[in-house]
Amino acid sequence: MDKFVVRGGNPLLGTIKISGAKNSALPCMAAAILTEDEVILENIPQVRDIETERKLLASMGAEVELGYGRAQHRTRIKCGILSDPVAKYEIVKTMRASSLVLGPLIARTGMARVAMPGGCAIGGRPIDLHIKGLESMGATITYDHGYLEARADRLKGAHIVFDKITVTGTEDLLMAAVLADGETLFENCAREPEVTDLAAMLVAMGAKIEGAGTSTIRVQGVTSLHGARHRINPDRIEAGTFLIAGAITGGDLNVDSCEPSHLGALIAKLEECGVRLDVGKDCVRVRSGGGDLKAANISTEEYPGFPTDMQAQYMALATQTEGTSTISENIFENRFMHVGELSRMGANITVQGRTATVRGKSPLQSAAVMCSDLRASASLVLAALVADGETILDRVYHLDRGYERFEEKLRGVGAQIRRMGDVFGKK
Ligand SMILES: CC(=O)N[C@H]1[C@@H](OP(=O)(O)OP(=O)(O)OC[C@H]2O[C@@H](n3ccc(=O)[nH]c3=O)[C@H](O)[C@@H]2O)O[C@H](CO)[C@@H](O)[C@@H]1O
Ligand SMILES: C=C(OP(=O)(O)O)C(=O)O
Repeated sequence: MDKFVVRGGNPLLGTIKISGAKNSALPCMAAAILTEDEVILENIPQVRDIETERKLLASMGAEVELGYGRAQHRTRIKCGILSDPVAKYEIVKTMRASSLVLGPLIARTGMARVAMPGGCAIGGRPIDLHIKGLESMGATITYDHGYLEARADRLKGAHIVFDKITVTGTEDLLMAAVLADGETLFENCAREPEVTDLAAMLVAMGAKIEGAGTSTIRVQGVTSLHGARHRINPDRIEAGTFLIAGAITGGDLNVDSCEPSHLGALIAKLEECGVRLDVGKDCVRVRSGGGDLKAANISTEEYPGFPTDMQAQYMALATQTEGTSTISENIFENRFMHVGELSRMGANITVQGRTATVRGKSPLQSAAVMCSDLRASASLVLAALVADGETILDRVYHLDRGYERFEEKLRGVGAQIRRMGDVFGKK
């Protein structure tokens, strides 16, 4: 099991290039199921979840070539014959986003057998809204030994009002609706840029979709889709993580090849803290404001609100601002796993219910810490960048799920961070 060794104290200086968004790439790869033609995706990040998605599609009979045509970030997918439309537990258990194959599989093959995802470190992750939506579109759902089986000769258009805003739920049902018979009207949809990215790809494949990026989406079903070439959006969470890395270390960092318009809530909050930001067309430069940063409260919300996927990283910054910040987590029930580890490094944080109170500014000390999930891992690296001494982070496989060459990118701008195999020799 790999670890990171991080020595704190260096301001980050230079330019970091942002990769494609994992959370756009995953639904877009699943969308390839909807056609027997070839789909080419550009800007696919080289992260563990993408390899898992490759395995998932390949296990169903698809051809998936990552790094197609010697372009590292290009992927070719051809779902000619899907001989085995089953998402097996061994694969689903390692990646929650596996449930994204449910909608496209039923739409394309009339049946899907998908292992039920379990709970995970950040709290329960039910898929009841995916199921309810598919049932309204005429699918019959049964359960069999931990698997969900869905069948429908052809899905029918429906009027679906999401009880709660769900990102992958919106994406999954959108993929089901594009091949359904007639019109589907979705209300209370997720407005995340990843939904818009998926919709753009589906439209390039011949789907008829209006309203993606708003809370109401209207789809006119078509009988078939064709192949397409699509470029994945830059990863707004990776960009946000590096903006905080620049701010927390008091550096001068240019976060390049990103989409600043997707970072509105974070940019506003960093400016409230006193971080200096120069926002360009596809880059954001972050500089220390000269003087202490000040505390600002956040409350996670659906897009365009402050993203839950940036909450842990923001908490690392809050330990280094003057004053008290409150951080409320409203999306997931248990997304404060990083608090214990940040506290072990000297942070002053108390949690009551869904709100953490962070009292800054605390000098952080190096320690041996454990990563519990993807963004918690990033938060601990950020804290380690300003800690006194050498921090050892265990279980960085969580981070590898969603950040491409994280330590290399940080090293390129002056961080002292290296990856180490298991100290007992097991990789
Ligand atoms: C692969 C991917 O894109 N993952 C992102 C996606 O996860 P994901 O799509 O799983 O998150 P959702 O938007 O679905 O979850 C939002 C809330 O709705 C609840 N819910 C969801 C579905 C459902 O059927 N029933 C239900 O109750 C969840 O428990 C949670 O409390 O959006 C999250 C919220 O922005 C991000 O943190 C994840 O990084
Ligand atoms: C929680 C995340 O991903 P997933 O939904 O795949 O667990 C994330 O990207 O922060």
